[in-house]
Amino acid sequence: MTVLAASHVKHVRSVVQRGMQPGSGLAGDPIVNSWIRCLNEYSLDPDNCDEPVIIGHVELQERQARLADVQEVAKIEMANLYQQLAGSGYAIMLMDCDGVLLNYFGDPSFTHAASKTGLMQGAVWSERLQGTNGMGTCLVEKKPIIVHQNEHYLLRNIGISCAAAPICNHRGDVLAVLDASGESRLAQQHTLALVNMSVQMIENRVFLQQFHREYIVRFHNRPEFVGTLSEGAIAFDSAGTILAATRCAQFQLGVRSPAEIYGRNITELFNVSLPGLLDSSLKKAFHPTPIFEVRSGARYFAVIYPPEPTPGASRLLTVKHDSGKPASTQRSALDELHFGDLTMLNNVQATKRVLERDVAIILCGETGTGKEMYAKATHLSGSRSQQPFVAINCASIPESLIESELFGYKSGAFTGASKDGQRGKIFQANGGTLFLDEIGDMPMSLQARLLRVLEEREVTPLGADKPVKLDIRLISATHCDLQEKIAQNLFREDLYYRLLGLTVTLPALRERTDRHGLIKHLLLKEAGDEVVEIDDALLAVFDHHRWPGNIRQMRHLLRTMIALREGDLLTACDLPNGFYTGPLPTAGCGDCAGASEEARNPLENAERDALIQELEQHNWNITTLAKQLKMSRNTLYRKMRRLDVKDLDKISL
Ligand SMILES: Nc1ncnc2c1ncn2[C@@H]1O[C@H](COP(=O)(O)OP(=O)(O)OP(=O)(O)O)[C@@H](O)[C@H]1O
Repeated sequence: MTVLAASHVKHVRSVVQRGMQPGSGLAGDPIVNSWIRCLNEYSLDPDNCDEPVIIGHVELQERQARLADVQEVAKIEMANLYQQLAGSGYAIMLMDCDGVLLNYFGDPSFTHAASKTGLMQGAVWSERLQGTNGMGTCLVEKKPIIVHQNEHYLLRNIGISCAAAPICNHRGDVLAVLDASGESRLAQQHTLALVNMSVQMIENRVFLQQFHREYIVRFHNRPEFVGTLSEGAIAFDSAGTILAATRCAQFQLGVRSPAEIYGRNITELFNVSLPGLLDSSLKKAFHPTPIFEVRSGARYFAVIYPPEPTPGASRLLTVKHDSGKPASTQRSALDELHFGDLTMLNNVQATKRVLERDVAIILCGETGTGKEMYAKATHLSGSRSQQPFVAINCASIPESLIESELFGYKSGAFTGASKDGQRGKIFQANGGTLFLDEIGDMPMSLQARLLRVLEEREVTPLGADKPVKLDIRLISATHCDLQEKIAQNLFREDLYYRLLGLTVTLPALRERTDRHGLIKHLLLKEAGDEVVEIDDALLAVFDHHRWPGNIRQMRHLLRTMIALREGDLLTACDLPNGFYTGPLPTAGCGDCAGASEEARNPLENAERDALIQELEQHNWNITTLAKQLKMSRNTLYRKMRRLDVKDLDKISL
């Protein structure tokens, strides 16, 4: 036994002995309790060197399938967490409630060490087999924990530091554990804080997905926090009975155990009934409305979302509109825009509620997230679908022409004007929908005119003397922050409030949890009559891409891949050159390996030679070279991967 081994074993034994003595002050310490279990219950030797047990591929797949709901959401959060910790040598892992490691996202600098320790997919990291460790001990303790270096029970694990937190369902049962492990020499409290946030995100999303066929009330004591990570969510059946509540909901309501509220009626908890809250949510176009807790009188702000329609069911909601007609729940053009993403689902549900009302809609989102498509789908889903849909891009028309484009002119209104005159776009949209894209770029002078048109509901074409009555649904879109523009005096506040009815924020492609469904849908559309499929490994590669151009970029990429493909199953090999030059690291993805020498072009070969030369000059020290090249370590790793530079033995941090 080495000196280190002997001293670790001695230390463990003496702490266990002291910990078991009453009044030692060690009782209650989760690490000491775990060491006591390891020695006395599991009869583990601290210097046991057995490799972790690795389960077979079939069993792994079965376990992954059993936890599919959690996994689907967790994978996205793991990628987010990985990005936040990228470059600090961490691996992010998900284990099931038996301690089996289901998913692994590894920082390249840690993966090498991790595989030596046995941190890999399929490995069993239960406390019984692996002694005190982040994932295994978290499962036993059922609460977040840091197990830092020599707090590990087994000598073979003392090189790693783990931060782990349990993922629970609404009853408090542990479903899985999320863990971030690395070789950090410091116990990272902030890593545990990030892991906890990811867990909260996963729990909330799993909850919303699980209860999407019920009424969901989302609330917080500050209105701007509804829809954020810290909101509470409660699921109700149609009679208003509480079925389930998230951890945050229980925390905000000061509930110690879910049993305290499950089975009770909404009226016993809040001063509202289900139809009452539904009505005020509808009236306020799904902006939070105040409600009060019956017991304490505490004020919260809440929004209620009705059940998602069951596929195939022609009519599910019985909510009445003011008009007295039941809300249509038939599949509409809006429903075609999402494939299960909750943000999109909420967007669509909210939009459907205002379809037949005079509520303006503002669409926000990055370029290519589908704002125009959403506007068209909104138009097609309502009773104006047979009327014109007129789109105008306020950023692409020269300022001098916007006025005539929008408002039109009479014959001979100005020099060069057509002698027949022109009906402006606003007038062309009469009876239908006017879509004002990039509204933030509309010149100030025209904003005043537009405001007047919207207020007065009539338009006077340039040079005409009589105004024309208007009936339009207005949808505007912007990728910029209109509030900021108002602060800079570039956008009129009064116009903003006139445009502001329902704000729909379209998620970026990288944030969408229904990416796979959307990609397959785009593939179907792009492939036309041909049958082209996509393999799972390629979908996984796409999951780790940043998609700065969003759906537009994805659509174009698929179009190119379909054209260049060798067979009818698209794989990572069909990706065009340069795909990996995007800014997101491709965590733990075996398919992302750099191109072979034959596949590289001369420019890439030259870049590779130059990079190797630089690495040699910096003794393969990634940190110093990244600093020298003024890029992040991740960018450097990505570049190395892309150019197939991988001399792992030489690399130092
Ligand atoms: N749900 C969807 N299904 C299929 N294709 C979509 C979907 N959403 C968007 N697209 C496609 O993505 C591309 C970009 O969409 P769109 O022009 O609506 O985005 P945008 O947000 O208005 O972009 P920009 O801000 O650059 O004007 C279009 O080719 C559109 O057909």
